[in-house]
Amino acid sequence: MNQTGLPARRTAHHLLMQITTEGRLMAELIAGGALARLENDDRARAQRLATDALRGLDRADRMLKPYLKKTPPDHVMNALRLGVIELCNGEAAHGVVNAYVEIVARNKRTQAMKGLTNAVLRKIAEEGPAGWAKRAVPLTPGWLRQPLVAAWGRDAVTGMEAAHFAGAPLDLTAKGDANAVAAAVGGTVLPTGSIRVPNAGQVSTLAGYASGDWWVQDAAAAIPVKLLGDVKGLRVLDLCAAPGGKTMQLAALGADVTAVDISDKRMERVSENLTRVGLTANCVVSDAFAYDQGGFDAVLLDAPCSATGTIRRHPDLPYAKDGSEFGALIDQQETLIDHALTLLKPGGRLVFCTCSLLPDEGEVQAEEALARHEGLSIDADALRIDGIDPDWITAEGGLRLRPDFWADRGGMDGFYMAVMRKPA
Ligand SMILES: C[S@@+](CC[C@H](N)C(=O)[O-])C[C@H]1O[C@@H](n2cnc3c(N)ncnc32)[C@H](O)[C@@H]1O
Repeated sequence: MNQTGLPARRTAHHLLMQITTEGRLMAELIAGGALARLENDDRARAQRLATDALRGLDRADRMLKPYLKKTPPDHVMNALRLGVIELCNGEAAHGVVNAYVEIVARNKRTQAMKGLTNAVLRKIAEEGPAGWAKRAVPLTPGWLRQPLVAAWGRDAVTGMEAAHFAGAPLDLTAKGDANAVAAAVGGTVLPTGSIRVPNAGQVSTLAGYASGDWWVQDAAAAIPVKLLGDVKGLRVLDLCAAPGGKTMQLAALGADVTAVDISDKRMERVSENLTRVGLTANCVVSDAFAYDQGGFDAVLLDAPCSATGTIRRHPDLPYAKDGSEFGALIDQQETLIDHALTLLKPGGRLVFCTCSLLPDEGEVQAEEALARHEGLSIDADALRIDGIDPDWITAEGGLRLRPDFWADRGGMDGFYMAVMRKPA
């Protein structure tokens, strides 16, 4: 690791700039090589710094406000945010202040603000972790907070924000015996059968990774497949499959699985994941709309969506996005449901799900599908599985999961799912 910490800090600053001003997602920046020039330890440090800054961004801004007469340019503001995060994590003030003053000074357009950066960060250093701790939980940006409050109410959104700020523990799905995996990795088995591992560290060093005894999958994301019950020997189509968490679940349960995804790169991940855990599926790279081999007993449609249910793990999302792309996703979900139904045999079941907190991508899609398709029904009995709280069941017979649920256990991703049955 570089002793000055500057390479990691500059990279964290670059990530923040790209996310907050260019609307880029952290995963896409990292896939594009944003961390590539750093040593291993610095990579982890840069990513952790940027992630912490995004999780705490609203709180950092509130801490900075009294010391700023007006909001400085983004380059300076993001340096200050990172400085706040580090100082309030208890890092030594001297190194932190010097590093962010240097980042501001290196940019011609902001170099005149290095004195301001120095002065403000020294004030923040005086407040330190105690000043941080007395501020309220960071609020979600308004463009997303407003529809969430309209859908779930202010108290629920406050609970979601606490979950987003806390981040997500590591959840695993066992290929076989969940209790054995929990014992091996030092985790606990959740009421729905997933394994939760506190303070997990590096995933590939956990017991059973190399032998493929489990895969990483949030507890909420593991539920849609469980709603299909016993799938042994059934022909099941996983229509938007990559990276393959649900494909692996289905294959582990003995289904004859066809996994379809539009992205060849992402489908490679499905194949790699299947190989690691010693399972098989028929992997097809195709646009779901072009896939027309029907007659399936069940189709799982984990449709592309806003991914607003995954903010605990992707705190960049509310800052990279502004909701303007969501209308197209909602339209696509509707047409994907219609197409998925054509691929089912009579009486077959469609599990529709999205990792979204927005009813337009969940409850409303299910209600509208029922209105569009005569004879289509929702099988609410399918929700009677271990660990499902009856309060999570929605009026139309779907399941609404939220990050503020299981607060005492460490939360869960936001998800919607419903089992629809095609008429026989
Ligand atoms: C929410 S992710 C699926 C996650 C996956 N089911 C799992 O559990 O690991 C949505 C996937 O849909 C794929 N996708 C997007 N548009 C598609 C389309 N028109 N046809 C097929 N796949 C599509 C994306 O490449 C992405 O991998």
